[in-house]
Amino acid sequence: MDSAEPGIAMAKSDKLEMGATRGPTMSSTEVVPTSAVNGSPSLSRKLSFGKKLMGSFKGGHHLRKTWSGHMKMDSEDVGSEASLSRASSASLSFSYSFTGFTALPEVSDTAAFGNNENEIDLEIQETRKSLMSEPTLPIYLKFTEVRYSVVLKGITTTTEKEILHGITGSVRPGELLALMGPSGSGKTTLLSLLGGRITANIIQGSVTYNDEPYTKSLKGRMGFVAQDDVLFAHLTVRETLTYAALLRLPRTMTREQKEDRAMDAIYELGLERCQNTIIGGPFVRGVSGGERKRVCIGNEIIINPSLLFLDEPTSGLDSTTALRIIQVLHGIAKLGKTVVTTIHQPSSRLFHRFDKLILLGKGSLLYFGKASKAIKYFSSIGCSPLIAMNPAEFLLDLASGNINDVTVPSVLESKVQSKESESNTRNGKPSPEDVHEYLVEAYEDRVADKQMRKILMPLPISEDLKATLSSQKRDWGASWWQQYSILFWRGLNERRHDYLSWMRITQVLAIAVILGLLWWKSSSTTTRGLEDQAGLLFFISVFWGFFPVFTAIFTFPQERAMLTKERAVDMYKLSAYFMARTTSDLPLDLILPIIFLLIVYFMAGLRRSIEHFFLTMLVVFLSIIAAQGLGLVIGASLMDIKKATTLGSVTVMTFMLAGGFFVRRVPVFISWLRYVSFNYHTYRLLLKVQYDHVPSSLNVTHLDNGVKEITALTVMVLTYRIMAYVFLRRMKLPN
Ligand SMILES: Nc1ncnc2c1ncn2[C@@H]1O[C@H](COP(=O)(O)OP(=O)(O)OP(=O)(O)O)[C@@H](O)[C@H]1O
Repeated sequence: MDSAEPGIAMAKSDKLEMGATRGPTMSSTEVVPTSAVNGSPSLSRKLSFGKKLMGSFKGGHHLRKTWSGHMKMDSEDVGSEASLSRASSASLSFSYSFTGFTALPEVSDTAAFGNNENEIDLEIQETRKSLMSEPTLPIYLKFTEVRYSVVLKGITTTTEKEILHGITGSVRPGELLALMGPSGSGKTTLLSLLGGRITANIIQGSVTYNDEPYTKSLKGRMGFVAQDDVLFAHLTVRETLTYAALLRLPRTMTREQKEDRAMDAIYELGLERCQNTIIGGPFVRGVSGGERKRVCIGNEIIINPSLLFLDEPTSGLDSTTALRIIQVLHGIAKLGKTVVTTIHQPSSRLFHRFDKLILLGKGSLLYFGKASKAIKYFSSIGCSPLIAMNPAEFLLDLASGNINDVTVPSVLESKVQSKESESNTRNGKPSPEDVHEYLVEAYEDRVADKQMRKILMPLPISEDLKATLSSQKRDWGASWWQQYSILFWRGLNERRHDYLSWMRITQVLAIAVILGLLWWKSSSTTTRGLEDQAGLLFFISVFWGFFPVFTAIFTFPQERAMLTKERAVDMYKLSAYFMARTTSDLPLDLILPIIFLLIVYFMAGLRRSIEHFFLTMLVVFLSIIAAQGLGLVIGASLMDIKKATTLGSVTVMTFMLAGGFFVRRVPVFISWLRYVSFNYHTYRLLLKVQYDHVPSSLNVTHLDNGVKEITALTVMVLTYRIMAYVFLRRMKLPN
């Protein structure tokens, strides 16, 4: 394989990579010519053998497994970068050969594909159908001297706080890198930076992916599982993953293939038992914390990313569930993906699953290298546990500066003694600051340069691959109409399960019955009766102006986190989301007034004719859509539920008062308000439908055929929606 020619390998890389991103059904025959290119007749033999076993492409997996036993490793030095680790080699060798990486460990093809491995392959292929086994572009992540600061604005002063003080490290495809450190040490910040989630503020140093800087085209190859990841509470596990698959997988895949992919994720993550359970939230019981975490991971691995970032995937879980999650991540890494995870306090069983480790303390690097060499490194600088300890606990103690159960290095001891003699104090123990300083210096002195040299070595990556990477277009995701329809159905589905929807129906039913009883068989023949009826019509205009504003106000603010998360990975176009979100509310918004009017209209004895009933209904519909628009504008402009509710109440009250029922003689300087009030127009239209000639006792001015009112409401419907969309567009999203 070391004789692989970059140019030829690249040609194949295109083919495989495209296949990998386009779907799971690539046939193994497509791969065979590449093996010939790489000079391995045994490879093609194996692939066709694999084909007999499986209809769909699992050749990558098959090959990877055959390589694993034969890779020659340079695993001795701390955080060795000179070769692929044994673990990573399992998939890398194959993926690299197809994607233009030309430097491979010295392995002869015949050794690599020796017959003795056949039985193992058979077993693997028959027992496991891995979601992520399709080859993807391997991504080598390097970061050097990464510094990150935030600007803190006080009342009078502005200060700059450095959160990361020059972090250097790297992780290869096939490796699982853990970011460890005490709370506040900068793990999440570093992870977000590596995942391209932080672009603001002050960043120094370099972060590269296959020696190239971050570009938006990498988004489709990255999965990012945030610590407090958001999911729809009322969708089931299966629905959640299916919608993610439908939205995120390439449009070249069929719906069935995408649904299969969601099922693969369910099996891969052991979620079969809870696949039909809703996710749940603060008010509804759903899946357990561990299952929820796995769904979040499923949402990301469904796209088979090359690079997977996870923030605290095990927090709050029992050690067995945590181990299960880390095993899944370990398995994913072994399939040739690059996995980076932050972790708070892993058990020793978990710790041993990590390939590489970054230990942070107060934003500084205390260790970067192989996880298995960490304890050895710290004992080499004089810090060893005094009692039997979980390695992770020991490392966290050190990173926090707590050395109660740790040997004190002689250098540090003498430093403390000289400090104490200078200041004439006597404590005898190094302070956490002393320990931190010592560890940072020790790493700088002994390891930093060595690691930096390795990281700075250019990647054995062909120019062709680089060119392809920079020109690669994203063919991910669904078309606009598909996005719209998926989001529309997802919205409907979410609200179908939402008990608030049922509450709204109950609420409307109750109010309708109360109104019907209060205005029971009202008559318009007397002035008193007429005024009563007008009061009812005004109430209807207010109720159907008020109600939709307050349901629509929450639409965007409560989905803000989800919108941010999904838009961060370009899951859909904002316009598709906007249209789907606003229209998926309509069915319920339109069913409610029908129920309402069916009860009130006839109980209150309003004008008895189908025509007038339907005209009343149409007026109410128009009012609802206009009011909904206002709610969307307020929600989208503030994106904060509390602020939006406050502004909403003030606006709606003002519109209601300007509507002309309560105050008949509105002062001129404020009378213009009535023209932007949908209550005003709705009330006038309702009167017009009920009375051919609106009685003068109602004091309603210039009401002719109602065209002006209808036009005003239609203009509001459109204007409010455009405004809401513009506000939503302005919302700041991660890069
Ligand atoms: N935007 C910001 N403004 C001010 N301080 C910040 C900002 N982002 C991070 N910090 C600070 O930087 C430090 C590191 O934060 P970070 O969230 O990365 O820590 P962590 O190691 O992930 O902690 P934990 O384990 O508790 O999640 C903390 O002290 C935090 O308060």
